[in-house]
Amino acid sequence: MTVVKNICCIGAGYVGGPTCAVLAYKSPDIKVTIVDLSEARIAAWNSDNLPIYEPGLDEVVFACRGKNLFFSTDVDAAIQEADLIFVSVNTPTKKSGMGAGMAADLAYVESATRRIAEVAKSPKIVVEKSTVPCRTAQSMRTILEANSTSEIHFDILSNPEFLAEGTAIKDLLNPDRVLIGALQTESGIEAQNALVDVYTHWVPKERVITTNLWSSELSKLAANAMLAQRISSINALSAICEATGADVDEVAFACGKDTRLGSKFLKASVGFGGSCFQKDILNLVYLSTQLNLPEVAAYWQQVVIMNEYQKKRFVRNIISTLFNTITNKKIAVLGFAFKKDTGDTRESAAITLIKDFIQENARVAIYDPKVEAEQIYMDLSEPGVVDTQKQLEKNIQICQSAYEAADDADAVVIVTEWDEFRDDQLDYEKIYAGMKKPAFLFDGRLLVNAAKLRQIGFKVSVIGKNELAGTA
Ligand SMILES: NC(=O)c1ccc[n+]([C@@H]2O[C@H](COP(=O)([O-])OP(=O)(O)OC[C@H]3O[C@@H](n4cnc5c(N)ncnc54)[C@H](O)[C@@H]3O)[C@@H](O)[C@H]2O)c1
Ligand SMILES: O=c1ccn([C@@H]2O[C@H](COP(=O)(O)OP(=O)(O)O[C@H]3O[C@H](CO)[C@@H](O)[C@H](O)[C@H]3O)[C@@H](O)[C@H]2O)c(=O)[nH]1
Repeated sequence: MTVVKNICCIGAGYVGGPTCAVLAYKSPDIKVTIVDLSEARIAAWNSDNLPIYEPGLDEVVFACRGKNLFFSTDVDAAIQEADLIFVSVNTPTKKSGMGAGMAADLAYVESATRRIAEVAKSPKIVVEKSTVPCRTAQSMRTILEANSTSEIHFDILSNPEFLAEGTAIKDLLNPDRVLIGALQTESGIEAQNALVDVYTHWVPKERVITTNLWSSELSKLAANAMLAQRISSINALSAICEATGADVDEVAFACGKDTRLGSKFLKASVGFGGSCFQKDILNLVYLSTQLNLPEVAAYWQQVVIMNEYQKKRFVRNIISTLFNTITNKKIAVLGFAFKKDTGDTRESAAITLIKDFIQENARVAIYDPKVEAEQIYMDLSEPGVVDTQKQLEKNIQICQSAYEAADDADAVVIVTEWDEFRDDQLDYEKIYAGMKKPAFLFDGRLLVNAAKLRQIGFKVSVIGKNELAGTA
Protein backbone atom coordinates (compact mmCIF):
# COMPACT_ATOMS: atom_id res chain seq x y z
CA MET A 1 0.00 0.00 0.00
CA THR A 2 1.36 3.45 -0.93
CA VAL A 3 1.66 5.88 1.98
CA VAL A 4 2.08 9.55 1.08
CA LYS A 5 4.66 11.35 3.22
CA ASN A 6 5.76 14.18 0.98
CA ILE A 7 3.52 16.36 -1.16
CA CYS A 8 4.41 19.02 -3.71
CA CYS A 9 1.84 21.44 -5.09
CA ILE A 10 2.70 23.20 -8.35
CA GLY A 11 0.90 26.56 -8.39
CA ALA A 12 0.64 28.80 -5.31
CA GLY A 13 -2.55 30.58 -6.33
CA TYR A 14 -6.06 30.88 -4.95
CA VAL A 15 -6.43 27.09 -5.02
CA GLY A 16 -2.95 25.64 -4.47
CA GLY A 17 -2.16 27.97 -1.53
CA PRO A 18 -5.25 27.48 0.67
CA THR A 19 -5.82 23.82 -0.32
CA CYS A 20 -2.34 22.61 0.52
CA ALA A 21 -2.06 24.89 3.57
CA VAL A 22 -5.16 23.19 5.03
CA LEU A 23 -3.75 19.80 4.03
CA ALA A 24 -0.53 20.56 5.94
CA TYR A 25 -2.49 21.97 8.89
CA LYS A 26 -4.51 18.78 9.19
CA SER A 27 -1.67 16.34 8.44
CA PRO A 28 1.38 17.09 10.60
CA ASP A 29 2.94 13.78 9.44
CA ILE A 30 3.07 14.96 5.81
CA LYS A 31 5.57 17.48 4.47
CA VAL A 32 3.92 19.88 2.03
CA THR A 33 5.86 22.16 -0.33
CA ILE A 34 3.96 24.65 -2.48
CA VAL A 35 5.96 25.90 -5.46
CA ASP A 36 5.45 28.56 -8.07
CA LEU A 37 7.39 30.21 -10.88
CA SER A 38 6.42 33.62 -9.53
CA GLU A 39 9.09 34.80 -7.09
CA ALA A 40 6.87 37.65 -5.91
CA ARG A 41 4.03 35.30 -5.07
CA ILE A 42 6.27 32.91 -3.13
CA ALA A 43 7.91 35.81 -1.29
CA ALA A 44 4.44 36.99 -0.25
CA TRP A 45 3.48 33.51 0.96
CA ASN A 46 6.66 33.54 3.07
CA SER A 47 5.86 36.99 4.50
CA ASP A 48 3.35 38.34 7.05
CA ASN A 49 1.25 39.71 4.21
CA LEU A 50 -0.09 36.69 2.30
CA PRO A 51 -0.77 37.25 -1.42
CA ILE A 52 -4.49 36.51 -1.16
CA TYR A 53 -7.16 37.66 1.23
CA GLU A 54 -9.25 34.79 2.54
CA PRO A 55 -10.87 34.68 6.00
CA GLY A 56 -9.02 32.22 8.28
CA LEU A 57 -6.10 31.69 5.87
CA ASP A 58 -3.51 33.55 7.97
CA GLU A 59 -4.16 31.38 11.04
CA VAL A 60 -3.80 28.15 9.05
CA VAL A 61 -0.60 29.22 7.25
CA PHE A 62 1.07 30.75 10.29
CA ALA A 63 0.32 27.60 12.34
CA CYS A 64 2.32 25.27 10.11
CA ARG A 65 4.63 27.36 7.89
CA GLY A 66 8.24 26.36 8.52
CA LYS A 67 7.10 23.16 10.30
CA ASN A 68 5.53 20.92 7.64
CA LEU A 69 4.45 23.63 5.17
CA PHE A 70 6.94 25.32 2.85
CA PHE A 71 6.69 27.79 -0.04
CA SER A 72 9.44 27.74 -2.63
CA THR A 73 10.43 28.63 -6.19
CA ASP A 74 12.59 25.52 -6.43
CA VAL A 75 10.07 23.55 -8.48
CA ASP A 76 12.48 20.77 -9.47
CA ALA A 77 13.62 19.95 -5.94
CA ALA A 78 10.06 19.81 -4.67
CA ILE A 79 9.04 17.50 -7.53
CA GLN A 80 11.98 15.21 -6.85
CA GLU A 81 11.25 14.94 -3.12
CA ALA A 82 7.51 14.33 -3.46
CA ASP A 83 5.53 11.08 -3.55
CA LEU A 84 2.44 12.96 -4.70
CA ILE A 85 2.24 16.13 -6.80
CA PHE A 86 -0.80 18.37 -7.16
CA VAL A 87 -0.92 20.30 -10.43
CA SER A 88 -2.83 23.43 -9.44
CA VAL A 89 -1.86 25.88 -12.15
CA ASN A 90 -4.13 28.34 -13.95
CA THR A 91 -6.28 27.19 -16.89
CA PRO A 92 -7.68 30.46 -18.27
CA THR A 93 -9.85 30.79 -21.35
CA LYS A 94 -7.64 30.84 -24.47
CA LYS A 95 -7.08 34.34 -25.81
CA SER A 96 -5.95 33.41 -29.30
CA GLY A 97 -5.67 30.52 -31.74
CA MET A 98 -8.03 27.58 -32.06
CA GLY A 99 -10.89 27.78 -29.57
CA ALA A 100 -10.02 31.38 -28.61
CA GLY A 101 -12.58 32.83 -26.21
CA MET A 102 -13.99 29.38 -25.41
CA ALA A 103 -11.47 26.60 -24.80
CA ALA A 104 -9.27 26.33 -21.71
CA ASP A 105 -5.63 27.22 -22.21
CA LEU A 106 -3.80 24.09 -21.09
CA ALA A 107 -0.29 25.42 -21.71
CA TYR A 108 0.46 25.75 -17.96
CA VAL A 109 -0.83 22.26 -17.20
CA GLU A 110 1.29 20.87 -20.00
CA SER A 111 4.45 22.70 -18.96
CA ALA A 112 4.05 21.59 -15.33
CA THR A 113 3.49 18.00 -16.50
CA ARG A 114 6.55 18.13 -18.76
CA ARG A 115 8.61 19.46 -15.87
CA ILE A 116 7.53 16.51 -13.70
CA ALA A 117 8.40 14.08 -16.53
CA GLU A 118 11.82 15.68 -17.00
CA VAL A 119 13.01 15.90 -13.41
CA ALA A 120 11.32 13.01 -11.57
CA LYS A 121 13.75 10.34 -10.34
CA SER A 122 11.25 8.11 -8.51
CA PRO A 123 7.59 7.02 -8.90
CA LYS A 124 5.00 9.76 -8.48
CA ILE A 125 1.27 10.12 -8.11
CA VAL A 126 0.35 13.15 -10.23
CA VAL A 127 -2.92 14.78 -9.27
CA GLU A 128 -4.84 17.05 -11.61
CA LYS A 129 -6.21 19.76 -9.28
CA SER A 130 -6.72 22.45 -11.92
CA THR A 131 -10.11 22.57 -13.63
CA VAL A 132 -9.64 21.03 -17.07
CA PRO A 133 -11.69 19.73 -20.00
CA CYS A 134 -12.80 16.13 -19.80
CA ARG A 135 -9.97 13.75 -20.89
CA THR A 136 -7.07 16.10 -20.12
CA ALA A 137 -5.64 13.41 -17.84
CA GLN A 138 -5.14 11.36 -21.00
CA SER A 139 -2.76 13.98 -22.43
CA MET A 140 -0.91 14.25 -19.13
CA ARG A 141 -0.57 10.48 -19.07
CA THR A 142 0.84 10.40 -22.58
CA ILE A 143 3.50 12.97 -21.65
CA LEU A 144 4.41 11.20 -18.42
CA GLU A 145 4.40 7.70 -19.90
CA ALA A 146 6.72 8.77 -22.68
CA ASN A 147 9.21 9.51 -19.92
CA SER A 148 8.60 6.63 -17.55
CA THR A 149 11.13 3.82 -17.05
CA SER A 150 11.05 0.58 -15.13
CA GLU A 151 12.03 2.56 -11.98
CA ILE A 152 9.85 5.59 -12.59
CA HIS A 153 6.14 4.92 -12.84
CA PHE A 154 3.49 7.67 -12.87
CA ASP A 155 -0.13 7.37 -11.77
CA ILE A 156 -2.60 10.11 -12.61
CA LEU A 157 -5.56 11.13 -10.50
CA SER A 158 -8.22 13.77 -10.98
CA ASN A 159 -9.09 15.64 -7.78
CA PRO A 160 -10.97 18.80 -8.74
CA GLU A 161 -11.36 21.55 -6.17
CA PHE A 162 -14.81 22.84 -5.16
CA LEU A 163 -13.85 25.62 -2.73
CA ALA A 164 -15.46 29.01 -3.22
CA GLU A 165 -13.44 32.15 -2.64
CA GLY A 166 -14.32 34.05 0.51
CA THR A 167 -15.20 30.78 2.26
CA ALA A 168 -12.22 28.71 1.08
CA ILE A 169 -10.92 27.72 4.52
CA LYS A 170 -14.36 26.76 5.79
CA ASP A 171 -15.00 24.78 2.58
CA LEU A 172 -11.65 23.00 2.81
CA LEU A 173 -11.95 22.13 6.49
CA ASN A 174 -15.48 20.84 6.06
CA PRO A 175 -16.08 19.95 2.40
CA ASP A 176 -19.44 18.65 1.14
CA ARG A 177 -17.39 16.07 -0.71
CA VAL A 178 -13.91 15.33 -2.00
CA LEU A 179 -13.83 13.79 -5.46
CA ILE A 180 -11.01 11.52 -6.60
CA GLY A 181 -11.01 9.96 -10.07
CA ALA A 182 -8.57 7.29 -11.20
CA LEU A 183 -7.98 4.87 -14.01
CA GLN A 184 -9.61 1.65 -12.92
CA THR A 185 -6.36 -0.32 -13.05
CA GLU A 186 -4.65 -1.96 -10.09
CA SER A 187 -2.05 0.76 -9.89
CA GLY A 188 -4.64 3.54 -10.50
CA ILE A 189 -6.81 2.27 -7.65
CA GLU A 190 -3.81 1.99 -5.33
CA ALA A 191 -2.92 5.62 -6.06
CA GLN A 192 -6.56 6.61 -5.53
CA ASN A 193 -6.55 4.89 -2.12
CA ALA A 194 -3.33 6.69 -1.18
CA LEU A 195 -5.00 10.07 -1.80
CA VAL A 196 -8.15 8.93 0.03
CA ASP A 197 -5.89 8.25 3.03
CA VAL A 198 -4.48 11.78 2.84
CA TYR A 199 -7.96 13.40 2.87
CA THR A 200 -9.32 11.14 5.60
CA HIS A 201 -6.82 12.78 7.97
CA TRP A 202 -9.76 15.21 8.49
CA VAL A 203 -12.60 14.48 6.02
CA PRO A 204 -15.10 11.74 6.99
CA LYS A 205 -14.61 8.76 4.68
CA GLU A 206 -18.21 8.79 3.44
CA ARG A 207 -17.62 12.26 1.97
CA VAL A 208 -14.71 11.07 -0.16
CA ILE A 209 -16.12 9.96 -3.50
CA THR A 210 -14.09 7.77 -5.83
CA THR A 211 -14.93 7.55 -9.54
CA ASN A 212 -13.26 6.92 -12.85
CA LEU A 213 -11.02 9.69 -14.20
CA TRP A 214 -13.42 11.10 -16.76
CA SER A 215 -16.42 11.28 -14.41
CA SER A 216 -14.29 13.25 -11.99
CA GLU A 217 -13.10 15.70 -14.64
CA LEU A 218 -16.60 16.22 -16.03
CA SER A 219 -18.22 16.53 -12.58
CA LYS A 220 -16.20 19.67 -11.89
CA LEU A 221 -17.42 21.41 -15.06
CA ALA A 222 -20.93 20.08 -14.42
CA ALA A 223 -21.09 21.40 -10.84
CA ASN A 224 -20.01 24.89 -11.88
CA ALA A 225 -22.35 24.92 -14.87
CA MET A 226 -25.31 23.91 -12.70
CA LEU A 227 -24.49 26.47 -9.99
CA ALA A 228 -24.17 29.26 -12.56
CA GLN A 229 -27.35 28.05 -14.26
CA ARG A 230 -29.28 28.64 -11.03
CA ILE A 231 -28.01 32.22 -10.86
CA SER A 232 -28.92 32.84 -14.50
CA SER A 233 -32.34 31.32 -13.86
CA ILE A 234 -33.10 33.61 -10.92
CA ASN A 235 -31.63 36.58 -12.80
CA ALA A 236 -33.90 35.83 -15.78
CA LEU A 237 -36.81 35.78 -13.32
CA SER A 238 -35.64 39.08 -11.82
CA ALA A 239 -36.40 40.77 -15.16
CA ILE A 240 -39.96 39.38 -15.01
CA CYS A 241 -40.25 40.55 -11.40
CA GLU A 242 -39.29 44.10 -12.32
CA ALA A 243 -41.91 44.14 -15.07
CA THR A 244 -44.72 42.65 -12.99
CA GLY A 245 -44.24 43.68 -9.38
CA ALA A 246 -43.33 40.19 -8.19
CA ASP A 247 -40.43 40.37 -5.71
CA VAL A 248 -37.43 38.25 -6.65
CA ASP A 249 -36.48 37.62 -2.99
CA GLU A 250 -39.96 36.32 -2.31
CA VAL A 251 -39.94 34.16 -5.44
CA ALA A 252 -36.51 32.72 -4.53
CA PHE A 253 -37.63 32.04 -0.97
CA ALA A 254 -40.85 30.34 -2.09
CA CYS A 255 -39.04 28.20 -4.67
CA GLY A 256 -36.12 27.42 -2.36
CA LYS A 257 -38.43 26.01 0.31
CA ASP A 258 -39.09 23.09 -2.05
CA THR A 259 -36.55 20.59 -0.77
CA ARG A 260 -36.08 19.35 -4.32
CA LEU A 261 -34.80 22.80 -5.31
CA GLY A 262 -33.07 23.96 -2.12
CA SER A 263 -32.46 27.56 -1.13
CA LYS A 264 -28.80 28.12 -2.05
CA PHE A 265 -27.54 29.95 -5.13
CA LEU A 266 -30.84 31.69 -5.78
CA LYS A 267 -29.75 35.21 -4.94
CA ALA A 268 -30.47 37.50 -7.87
CA SER A 269 -27.57 39.80 -8.66
CA VAL A 270 -26.01 42.11 -11.16
CA GLY A 271 -24.49 38.95 -12.68
CA PHE A 272 -22.06 36.30 -11.55
CA GLY A 273 -18.33 36.94 -11.79
CA GLY A 274 -15.18 35.16 -10.66
CA SER A 275 -12.47 33.29 -12.45
CA CYS A 276 -14.43 30.04 -12.74
CA PHE A 277 -18.09 30.11 -13.77
CA GLN A 278 -17.81 31.74 -17.18
CA LYS A 279 -14.53 30.02 -18.01
CA ASP A 280 -15.80 26.59 -17.06
CA ILE A 281 -19.13 26.93 -18.86
CA LEU A 282 -17.36 28.10 -22.01
CA ASN A 283 -15.09 25.12 -21.58
CA LEU A 284 -18.17 22.84 -21.45
CA VAL A 285 -19.68 24.59 -24.48
CA TYR A 286 -16.46 24.07 -26.42
CA LEU A 287 -16.26 20.43 -25.38
CA SER A 288 -19.88 19.89 -26.50
CA THR A 289 -19.17 21.55 -29.84
CA GLN A 290 -16.07 19.41 -30.33
CA LEU A 291 -18.15 16.33 -29.58
CA ASN A 292 -20.61 17.44 -32.27
CA LEU A 293 -23.38 18.13 -29.76
CA PRO A 294 -24.58 21.60 -30.87
CA GLU A 295 -27.87 21.53 -28.92
CA VAL A 296 -25.98 20.74 -25.72
CA ALA A 297 -23.52 23.55 -26.45
CA ALA A 298 -26.36 26.05 -27.06
CA TYR A 299 -28.09 25.00 -23.84
CA TRP A 300 -25.08 25.84 -21.65
CA GLN A 301 -24.11 28.89 -23.70
CA GLN A 302 -27.44 30.45 -22.73
CA VAL A 303 -26.31 30.59 -19.07
CA VAL A 304 -23.50 32.95 -20.08
CA ILE A 305 -25.70 34.92 -22.48
CA MET A 306 -28.20 35.53 -19.67
CA ASN A 307 -25.38 36.71 -17.40
CA GLU A 308 -24.23 39.29 -19.97
CA TYR A 309 -27.85 40.38 -20.48
CA GLN A 310 -28.28 40.92 -16.74
CA LYS A 311 -25.30 43.28 -16.59
CA LYS A 312 -26.48 45.23 -19.67
CA ARG A 313 -30.02 45.43 -18.28
CA PHE A 314 -28.69 46.88 -15.02
CA VAL A 315 -26.67 49.55 -16.84
CA ARG A 316 -29.60 50.41 -19.12
CA ASN A 317 -31.82 50.90 -16.08
CA ILE A 318 -29.26 53.22 -14.48
CA ILE A 319 -28.95 55.34 -17.60
CA SER A 320 -32.68 55.61 -18.22
CA THR A 321 -33.38 56.42 -14.54
CA LEU A 322 -30.74 59.17 -14.63
CA PHE A 323 -32.80 60.94 -17.33
CA ASN A 324 -31.19 59.04 -20.22
CA THR A 325 -27.74 60.49 -19.80
CA ILE A 326 -24.86 59.95 -17.42
CA THR A 327 -22.39 62.15 -19.28
CA ASN A 328 -20.26 64.00 -16.71
CA LYS A 329 -22.35 62.60 -13.88
CA LYS A 330 -20.54 61.10 -10.93
CA ILE A 331 -21.34 57.46 -10.20
CA ALA A 332 -20.13 55.93 -6.95
CA VAL A 333 -19.42 52.23 -7.38
CA LEU A 334 -19.45 50.37 -4.06
CA GLY A 335 -17.46 47.16 -4.43
CA PHE A 336 -15.04 46.00 -7.10
CA ALA A 337 -14.36 42.37 -6.06
CA PHE A 338 -16.50 39.70 -7.74
CA LYS A 339 -18.09 38.81 -4.38
CA LYS A 340 -17.65 39.76 -0.74
CA ASP A 341 -14.80 38.53 1.47
CA THR A 342 -12.27 38.29 -1.33
CA GLY A 343 -9.87 40.71 -2.98
CA ASP A 344 -10.20 38.79 -6.26
CA THR A 345 -11.51 40.83 -9.17
CA ARG A 346 -11.33 38.31 -12.01
CA GLU A 347 -14.41 38.63 -14.26
CA SER A 348 -16.01 40.92 -11.69
CA ALA A 349 -19.30 42.45 -12.85
CA ALA A 350 -17.89 45.79 -11.66
CA ILE A 351 -15.42 45.83 -14.57
CA THR A 352 -18.17 45.47 -17.20
CA LEU A 353 -20.38 48.08 -15.53
CA ILE A 354 -17.58 50.62 -15.18
CA LYS A 355 -16.57 50.07 -18.81
CA ASP A 356 -20.14 50.94 -19.85
CA PHE A 357 -20.28 53.99 -17.55
CA ILE A 358 -17.02 55.31 -18.99
CA GLN A 359 -18.25 54.79 -22.55
CA GLU A 360 -21.16 57.04 -21.62
CA ASN A 361 -18.61 59.62 -20.36
CA ALA A 362 -19.57 59.34 -16.72
CA ARG A 363 -17.11 59.97 -13.90
CA VAL A 364 -16.69 56.89 -11.71
CA ALA A 365 -15.62 56.83 -8.06
CA ILE A 366 -14.79 53.34 -6.81
CA TYR A 367 -14.47 52.00 -3.28
CA ASP A 368 -13.75 48.41 -2.28
CA PRO A 369 -12.53 47.43 1.20
CA LYS A 370 -10.10 44.75 -0.02
CA VAL A 371 -9.06 45.54 -3.59
CA GLU A 372 -5.90 47.61 -4.00
CA ALA A 373 -6.00 50.70 -6.23
CA GLU A 374 -3.22 49.20 -8.35
CA GLN A 375 -5.37 46.13 -9.10
CA ILE A 376 -8.35 48.30 -10.09
CA TYR A 377 -6.19 50.34 -12.48
CA MET A 378 -4.75 47.12 -13.92
CA ASP A 379 -8.19 45.61 -14.55
CA LEU A 380 -9.52 48.80 -16.11
CA SER A 381 -6.45 49.14 -18.34
CA GLU A 382 -7.05 45.72 -19.95
CA PRO A 383 -7.64 45.97 -23.72
CA GLY A 384 -11.26 46.89 -24.49
CA VAL A 385 -12.11 48.26 -21.04
CA VAL A 386 -11.08 51.91 -20.59
CA ASP A 387 -9.53 52.92 -23.88
CA THR A 388 -6.85 55.43 -22.95
CA GLN A 389 -4.67 56.26 -19.99
CA LYS A 390 -5.98 59.82 -20.20
CA GLN A 391 -9.56 58.60 -19.86
CA LEU A 392 -8.53 56.44 -16.92
CA GLU A 393 -6.91 59.37 -15.11
CA LYS A 394 -9.70 61.80 -15.95
CA ASN A 395 -12.75 59.63 -15.28
CA ILE A 396 -11.74 57.19 -12.57
CA GLN A 397 -11.26 58.01 -8.92
CA ILE A 398 -10.27 55.34 -6.38
CA CYS A 399 -11.55 56.13 -2.90
CA GLN A 400 -10.70 55.15 0.65
CA SER A 401 -14.29 54.95 1.88
CA ALA A 402 -17.86 54.69 0.67
CA TYR A 403 -18.44 58.22 1.95
CA GLU A 404 -15.63 59.61 -0.16
CA ALA A 405 -16.93 57.78 -3.24
CA ALA A 406 -20.49 58.99 -2.73
CA ASP A 407 -19.53 62.60 -2.02
CA ASP A 408 -21.22 64.84 -4.58
CA ALA A 409 -22.29 61.78 -6.61
CA ASP A 410 -25.45 61.60 -8.68
CA ALA A 411 -25.86 57.90 -8.01
CA VAL A 412 -24.56 55.16 -5.75
CA VAL A 413 -24.36 51.69 -7.28
CA ILE A 414 -23.92 48.65 -5.01
CA VAL A 415 -22.00 46.05 -7.00
CA THR A 416 -20.42 43.80 -4.34
CA GLU A 417 -22.35 42.59 -1.31
CA TRP A 418 -19.75 43.57 1.33
CA ASP A 419 -21.32 43.58 4.81
CA GLU A 420 -20.04 47.11 5.41
CA PHE A 421 -22.42 48.42 2.71
CA ARG A 422 -25.49 47.16 4.60
CA ASP A 423 -27.88 49.84 5.83
CA ASP A 424 -27.20 48.94 9.47
CA GLN A 425 -23.45 49.45 8.98
CA LEU A 426 -23.07 52.36 6.58
CA ASP A 427 -24.51 55.76 7.57
CA TYR A 428 -26.80 56.29 4.60
CA GLU A 429 -28.10 59.58 6.05
CA LYS A 430 -24.54 60.90 5.80
CA ILE A 431 -24.19 59.50 2.27
CA TYR A 432 -27.49 61.10 1.25
CA ALA A 433 -26.51 64.45 2.73
CA GLY A 434 -23.33 64.54 0.65
CA MET A 435 -24.93 63.57 -2.69
CA LYS A 436 -26.45 65.62 -5.51
CA LYS A 437 -30.25 65.61 -5.51
CA PRO A 438 -32.20 63.70 -6.53
CA ALA A 439 -29.93 61.09 -4.95
CA PHE A 440 -30.21 57.76 -6.77
CA LEU A 441 -29.21 54.38 -5.37
CA PHE A 442 -29.06 51.19 -7.43
CA ASP A 443 -28.79 47.98 -5.47
CA GLY A 444 -27.37 45.20 -7.65
CA ARG A 445 -27.14 42.79 -4.72
CA LEU A 446 -30.47 43.06 -2.85
CA LEU A 447 -28.38 44.23 0.08
CA VAL A 448 -30.20 47.22 1.55
CA ASN A 449 -33.67 47.87 2.89
CA ALA A 450 -35.07 50.01 0.08
CA ALA A 451 -38.03 51.31 2.12
CA LYS A 452 -35.68 52.59 4.83
CA LEU A 453 -33.50 54.38 2.29
CA ARG A 454 -36.51 55.85 0.50
CA GLN A 455 -37.53 57.39 3.82
CA ILE A 456 -34.17 59.11 3.96
CA GLY A 457 -34.92 60.56 0.52
CA PHE A 458 -33.06 58.24 -1.87
CA LYS A 459 -34.60 57.21 -5.19
CA VAL A 460 -33.91 53.48 -4.91
CA SER A 461 -33.90 50.86 -7.65
CA VAL A 462 -33.29 47.21 -6.74
CA ILE A 463 -32.64 44.24 -9.01
CA GLY A 464 -35.78 42.10 -9.25
CA LYS A 465 -38.05 44.56 -7.44
CA ASN A 466 -40.38 47.24 -8.70
CA GLU A 467 -42.53 48.87 -6.07
CA LEU A 468 -44.54 50.86 -8.60
CA ALA A 469 -45.50 47.76 -10.60
CA GLY A 470 -46.27 46.01 -7.30
CA THR A 471 -48.79 48.61 -6.21
CA ALA A 472 -50.27 49.24 -9.62
N1 LIG B 1 -9.96 30.28 -7.84
C1 LIG B 1 -10.85 29.40 -7.44
O1 LIG B 1 -11.69 29.68 -6.60
C2 LIG B 1 -10.84 28.00 -7.99
C3 LIG B 1 -11.63 27.02 -7.36
C4 LIG B 1 -11.61 25.72 -7.87
C5 LIG B 1 -10.81 25.40 -8.96
N2 LIG B 1 -10.06 26.37 -9.54
C6 LIG B 1 -9.16 25.98 -10.64
O2 LIG B 1 -7.85 25.80 -10.07
C7 LIG B 1 -6.83 26.19 -11.01
C8 LIG B 1 -5.94 27.26 -10.40
O3 LIG B 1 -6.72 28.40 -10.16
P1 LIG B 1 -6.18 29.61 -9.28
O4 LIG B 1 -7.33 30.52 -9.08
O5 LIG B 1 -5.45 29.08 -8.10
O6 LIG B 1 -5.13 30.25 -10.30
P2 LIG B 1 -3.98 31.32 -9.98
O7 LIG B 1 -3.72 32.03 -11.23
O8 LIG B 1 -4.33 32.07 -8.73
O9 LIG B 1 -2.71 30.40 -9.59
C9 LIG B 1 -2.04 29.60 -10.50
C10 LIG B 1 -0.54 29.69 -10.18
O10 LIG B 1 0.15 28.71 -10.96
C11 LIG B 1 1.44 29.25 -11.28
N3 LIG B 1 2.00 28.49 -12.40
C12 LIG B 1 1.57 28.42 -13.69
N4 LIG B 1 2.32 27.56 -14.41
C13 LIG B 1 3.28 27.08 -13.55
C14 LIG B 1 4.33 26.15 -13.70
N5 LIG B 1 4.56 25.53 -14.85
N6 LIG B 1 5.13 25.90 -12.62
C15 LIG B 1 4.89 26.51 -11.44
N7 LIG B 1 3.88 27.39 -11.23
C16 LIG B 1 3.08 27.67 -12.28
C17 LIG B 1 1.17 30.70 -11.59
O11 LIG B 1 2.34 31.46 -11.47
C18 LIG B 1 0.09 31.03 -10.53
O12 LIG B 1 0.66 31.60 -9.36
C19 LIG B 1 -7.59 26.63 -12.27
O13 LIG B 1 -7.67 25.55 -13.13
C20 LIG B 1 -8.97 27.00 -11.74
O14 LIG B 1 -9.97 26.86 -12.72
C21 LIG B 1 -10.04 27.66 -9.08
O1 LIG C 1 -26.91 33.10 -5.33
C1 LIG C 1 -25.87 33.55 -5.82
C2 LIG C 1 -24.59 32.99 -5.59
C3 LIG C 1 -23.48 33.55 -6.19
N1 LIG C 1 -23.61 34.64 -6.99
C4 LIG C 1 -22.41 35.19 -7.67
O2 LIG C 1 -21.76 34.16 -8.38
C5 LIG C 1 -20.36 34.40 -8.45
C6 LIG C 1 -19.57 33.18 -7.99
O3 LIG C 1 -19.77 32.99 -6.60
P1 LIG C 1 -19.26 31.70 -5.81
O4 LIG C 1 -19.69 30.50 -6.53
O5 LIG C 1 -19.71 31.83 -4.42
O6 LIG C 1 -17.67 31.91 -5.83
P2 LIG C 1 -16.48 31.20 -6.65
O7 LIG C 1 -15.26 31.40 -5.84
O8 LIG C 1 -16.50 31.65 -8.05
O9 LIG C 1 -16.83 29.63 -6.57
C7 LIG C 1 -17.35 28.89 -7.66
O10 LIG C 1 -16.32 28.53 -8.57
C8 LIG C 1 -15.26 27.76 -7.94
C9 LIG C 1 -14.19 27.58 -8.99
O11 LIG C 1 -14.41 26.53 -9.83
C10 LIG C 1 -15.85 26.45 -7.43
O12 LIG C 1 -14.83 25.67 -6.84
C11 LIG C 1 -16.96 26.75 -6.42
O13 LIG C 1 -17.56 25.53 -5.97
C12 LIG C 1 -18.01 27.63 -7.09
O14 LIG C 1 -19.01 28.02 -6.13
C13 LIG C 1 -20.10 35.63 -7.59
O15 LIG C 1 -20.02 36.76 -8.42
C14 LIG C 1 -21.33 35.71 -6.71
O16 LIG C 1 -21.61 37.00 -6.27
C15 LIG C 1 -24.86 35.20 -7.24
O17 LIG C 1 -24.98 36.17 -7.97
N2 LIG C 1 -25.95 34.63 -6.64
